[in-house]
Amino acid sequence: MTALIHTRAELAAARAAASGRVAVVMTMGALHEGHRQLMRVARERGDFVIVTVFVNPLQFGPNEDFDKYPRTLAADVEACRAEQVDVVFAPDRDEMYPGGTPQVTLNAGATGEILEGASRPGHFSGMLTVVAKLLLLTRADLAFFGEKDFQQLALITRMVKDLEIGVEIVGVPTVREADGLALSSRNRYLSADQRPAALALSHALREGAAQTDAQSVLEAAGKILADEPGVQVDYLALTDPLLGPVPTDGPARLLVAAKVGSTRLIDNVPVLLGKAA
Ligand SMILES: Nc1ncnc2c1ncn2[C@@H]1O[C@H](COP(=O)(O)OP(=O)(O)OP(=O)(O)O)[C@@H](O)[C@H]1O
Ligand SMILES: CC(C)(CO)[C@@H](O)C(=O)[O-]
Ligand code: BAL
Repeated sequence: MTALIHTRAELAAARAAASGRVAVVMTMGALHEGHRQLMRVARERGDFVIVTVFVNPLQFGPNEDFDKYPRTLAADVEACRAEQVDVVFAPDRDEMYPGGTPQVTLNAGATGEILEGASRPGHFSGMLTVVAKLLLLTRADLAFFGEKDFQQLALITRMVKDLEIGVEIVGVPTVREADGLALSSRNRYLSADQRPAALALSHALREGAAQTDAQSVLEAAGKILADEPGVQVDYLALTDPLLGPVPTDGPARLLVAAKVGSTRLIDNVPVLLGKAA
């Protein structure tokens, strides 16, 4: 039985009645197979699974898609039911932020200023603030996040370490369409004729990851993106697995963000460099 609840009082009651390890999957709704994979892993690892659905205004910039972000709660609850989720917590803005925009928020630090943070000022502060609130409200033992949002996962992992929040953060590999496109709620903004251009992101990452030195990785990926006129690249970056400077040898991460029409998409893959490859 999946219960749909909207208030923190209902959440507190559900949490008090839960036994065993509590697992949470945080989402902004418009659920797809990527979210469902997080729920499956949560179901395997946890005894009581909570999915949160909340489009967090704090993490959207003034010219971003907060108003048009897809809201599909009835279908989301059905997806959660199919994955045997125990509770769907879907608060409204006042329930999440009683008293309006919070005065005290979290600072994501230097890693929050680069890549996504450079293009979306304030995004990671808003994201960490709501994730911290949801961790406190759910008192989860385990929390599951997708590698698709790699910088987000890195920052949440760091927040939990730095603030000594007692929760295990579990990263889940990116779920893709058969043709390679990373699943994303924002894919539904793409028109049929924009979709082939969107495929250039995963194609570029695949070609880049097949190389073993940093320069070749960036050149191979960059060429595919440059050859696709429907894509405006925001960044293409090679980093170490914690988003620090790229190593010459060993594990690295290749990340891309680009606009296809007015839709902004992100993706990333692991890369193995140098002698380790
Ligand atoms: N393709 C995917 N594979 C694995 N996890 C995913 C995938 N897409 C999203 N997630 C994860 O689901 C969680 C909720 O993400 P969110 O609701 O923002 O979905 P989204 O598809 O990333 O949306 P958006 O298109 O707005 O970026 C996050 O932890 C995110 O990393
Ligand atoms: C983690 C999250 C639910 C916080 O609003 C959001 O950033 C997302 O959907 O990835
Ligand atoms: N999917 C990460 C949350 C965001 O884009 O706002």
